[in-house]
Amino acid sequence: MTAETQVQRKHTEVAVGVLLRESDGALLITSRPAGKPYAGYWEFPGGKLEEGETVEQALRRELIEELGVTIGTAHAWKVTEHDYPHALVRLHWCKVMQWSGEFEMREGQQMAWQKLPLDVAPVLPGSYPVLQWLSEERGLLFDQSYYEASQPKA
Ligand SMILES: Nc1nc2c([nH]c(=O)n2[C@H]2C[C@H](O)[C@@H](COP(=O)(O)OP(=O)(O)OP(=O)(O)O)O2)c(=O)[nH]1
Repeated sequence: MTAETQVQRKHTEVAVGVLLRESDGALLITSRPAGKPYAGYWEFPGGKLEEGETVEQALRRELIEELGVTIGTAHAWKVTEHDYPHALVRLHWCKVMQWSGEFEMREGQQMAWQKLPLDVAPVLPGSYPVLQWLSEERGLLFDQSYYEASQPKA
């Protein structure tokens, strides 16, 4: 990439939800639908902010669109960045403890309620920091090489 394109590179703002199941603390993970960059990778549900939206509004809209559920409060938690070949993303992570409606995979994706470490793979690399923080909160060791080992070889 030239210095000029580097300067022009804008962040893509993304709202991401960590849905926590009250009964056992499991996390909701979904697979990326066909046709998107990193199709088939596992991620936390969410998507890009649209013009004029707050993070919470974007997350609520995305979860209705993708999963058919309406979230309660989105608790702002962390902000991370990740530089992918397709985009420089700024990820606004929120914890969500309440939602209503039945889960419905509206984009043909898959969902899984997971404990840590996750047993689905591969996982989007931009999500590793959050897996680390969630592990630390639970007093669990985080081993990034466990997740990197299941990344497809370049
Ligand atoms: N949803 C989500 N996106 C993530 C995570 N980790 C991570 O690096 N990302 C990145 C991947 C994408 O570059 C970006 C999300 O964009 P997206 O293409 O999924 O968003 P979208 O649903 O609004 O997509 P679109 O079809 O409207 O273009 O954030 C994650 O855990 N969840």
